[in-house]
Amino acid sequence: MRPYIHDDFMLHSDAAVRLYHDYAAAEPIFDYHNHLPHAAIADDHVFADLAEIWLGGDHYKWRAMRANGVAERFCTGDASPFEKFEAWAATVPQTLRNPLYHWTHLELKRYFGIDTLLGPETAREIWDTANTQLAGMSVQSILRDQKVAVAGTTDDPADSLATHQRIAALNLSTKVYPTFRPDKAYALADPAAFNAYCAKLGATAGRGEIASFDDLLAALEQRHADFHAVGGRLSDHGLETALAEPCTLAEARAIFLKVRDGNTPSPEEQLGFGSLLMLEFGRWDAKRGWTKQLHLGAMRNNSARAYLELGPDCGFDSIGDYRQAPALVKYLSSLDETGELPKTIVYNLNPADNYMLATLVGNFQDGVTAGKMQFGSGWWFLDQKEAMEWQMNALSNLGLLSRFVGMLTDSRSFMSFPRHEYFRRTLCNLLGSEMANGELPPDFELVGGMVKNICFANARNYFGLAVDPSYSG
Ligand SMILES: O=C[C@H](O)[C@@H](O)[C@@H](O)[C@H](O)C(=O)O
Repeated sequence: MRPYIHDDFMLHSDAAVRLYHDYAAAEPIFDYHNHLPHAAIADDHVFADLAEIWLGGDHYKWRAMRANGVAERFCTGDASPFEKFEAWAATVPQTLRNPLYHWTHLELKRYFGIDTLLGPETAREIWDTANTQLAGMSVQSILRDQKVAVAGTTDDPADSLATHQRIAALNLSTKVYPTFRPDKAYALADPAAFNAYCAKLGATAGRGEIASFDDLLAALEQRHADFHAVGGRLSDHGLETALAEPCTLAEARAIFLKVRDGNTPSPEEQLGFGSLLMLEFGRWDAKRGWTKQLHLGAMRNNSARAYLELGPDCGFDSIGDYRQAPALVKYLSSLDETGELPKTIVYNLNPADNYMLATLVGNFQDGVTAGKMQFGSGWWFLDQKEAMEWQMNALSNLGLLSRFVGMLTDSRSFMSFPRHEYFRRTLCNLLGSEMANGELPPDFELVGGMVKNICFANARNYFGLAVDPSYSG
């Protein structure tokens, strides 16, 4: 019997099969945005078992388990690794039609050659088979075997870059770069946390105390330059909406001092402070030829109880229904006006905003850099077949799919790289069906060439991140 994950999985036409196998499958992976723990790369960590590599940090799985009635102890709690795995295995058959079902079996197949469907009866057998193989795998061997040319981690400017320097010195074929994500530099709602953050940033930047807004700016810009020096070329911001409230330097200075004294600024002041910083960040990105990523629209930490018990990023976030267009236009236009708009990728969490965003970014293309403004690939809850098709359809109809820099995992797990395969199959299936019905020409060099570019070359050319010659394509 044909295994569930077979060569032509998700490819529903001969054209799709040919596109995938001849143009997509062999392309290396350019994972320009993820949340991988970089210390595990530097240390070439070997995972103790399938629970550690697969369940730790994976809030998608925890969410599904909770929805299946599994107690917290087996998600984020103190149950043993095998108990957690068993709870996950019992959940998997209940995830039919959720992307987790596809990812799970793709991952088992690609990492361990396992064709058996995961469920309560097969849990033990799969656990044993995978664990035996995991003992002989290390993080660096995984990156090599999965043909990961680039991994872009997510880093706070207050964090040290020592691990990244260690990784660079290893000269791996996978190049690992930090991404500048300064969300905490404008999180003023909790003055104590902000002041602690300033102390940490001042120490990391080697500038001593941050006693003024000007000190804060100087320390952040220095970290931006430090990130550049280790090869970083991307920034990232997780925001409900873009920040674009007017705020003068004098106002920002006064707001800083207010927080410094332990007082919480008004919501307007917080917005203004963040807006001013965002303009600065945009200018630095433009000046150094970086790409700015804006992840817009997540409504986070919605269960007060769970937030108190577990903290952020544990699976209690959802799609927000914020109004995105006005502030985003204002922000991009302010930078554009002075010629300081960097290459930008806007990721959207609410699919209702797809058409709005795909047209909005089009206003800022500059006629110089092809694909400068990107409508980013399906993010988080939209990182699944249906929503990836929505995103690619909106982009095709309102912009240039051919210039799309493609997929990223956004993951915290070293087992997530097959999500690129999942995306590629979805892309080839979409295009293949239109070749089959005659809406796209039967020209494999033309359509396949675009597929190849979206899988790798577009990202390689766009970001300006150095790639090992073995992956230069
Ligand atoms: O895919 C989902 C993610 O890993 C999600 O947890 C992140 O996108 C994260 O919240 C972030 O803010 O960058």
